[in-house]
Amino acid sequence: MVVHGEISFATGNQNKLKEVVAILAEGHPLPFTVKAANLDLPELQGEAEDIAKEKCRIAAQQVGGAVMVEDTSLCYNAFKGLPGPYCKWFLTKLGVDGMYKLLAGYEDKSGYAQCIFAYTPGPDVEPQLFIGQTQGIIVEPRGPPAFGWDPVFQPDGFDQTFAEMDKSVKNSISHRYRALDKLRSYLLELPAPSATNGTNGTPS
Ligand SMILES: O=c1[nH]c(=O)c2ncn([C@@H]3O[C@H](COP(=O)(O)OP(=O)(O)OP(=O)(O)O)[C@@H](O)[C@H]3O)c2[nH]1
Ligand SMILES: [Mg+2]
Repeated sequence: MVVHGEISFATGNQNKLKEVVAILAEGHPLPFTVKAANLDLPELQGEAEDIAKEKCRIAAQQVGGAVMVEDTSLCYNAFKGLPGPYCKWFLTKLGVDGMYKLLAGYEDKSGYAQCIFAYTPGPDVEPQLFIGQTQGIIVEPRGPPAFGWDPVFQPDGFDQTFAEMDKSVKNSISHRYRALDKLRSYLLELPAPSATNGTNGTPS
């Protein structure tokens, strides 16, 4: 595999970083070395795609180079996709139990977890988006409360929540895995850097 250089993964969320590192280590490497950039990125409002793009532009300006960011949504079908990108505030204010109780008056408990990776090779280049979704249902919290709303999300085809299942299982079916896999395919198709173009790529 041709290594093109370095991408900073800008996030303030250590659990996201751990999962991305684990997914890349489990046989899904990127043709870049990935460096963590612990940035406190703004919580923007709007559609999830626009949020991810703008977050990426801001991060690229701060880092001054190639950057990837991601924005995660938890979407309830009964609420036409909300809380969506605002799940962080819902979770902070209501707790994981409240994330389930929100749906008390609704028969439809279905929803999906969505992750949008945005990548740009540098500031002033329009970010590219890579979207991954995992369908499931919202259940009463089960499993350790180690990461966000994992205890209330049970992916379709499984009888365990994200929080109960082995990390390696979550990382093989998750919204994050699916989005990262698309970003990976995109990066693998980039033209190989030449030996003299000033990048630290290795010629093939
Ligand atoms: O149970 C979970 N399983 C996951 O797989 C997952 N991924 C993200 N989250 C949570 O959903 C909100 C997204 O907000 P978010 O995308 O803005 O993240 P963030 O602000 O924590 O980090 P970042 O924006 O610096 O990258 C935050 O509360 C995250 O903790 C998850 N919870
Ligand atoms: Mg955020």
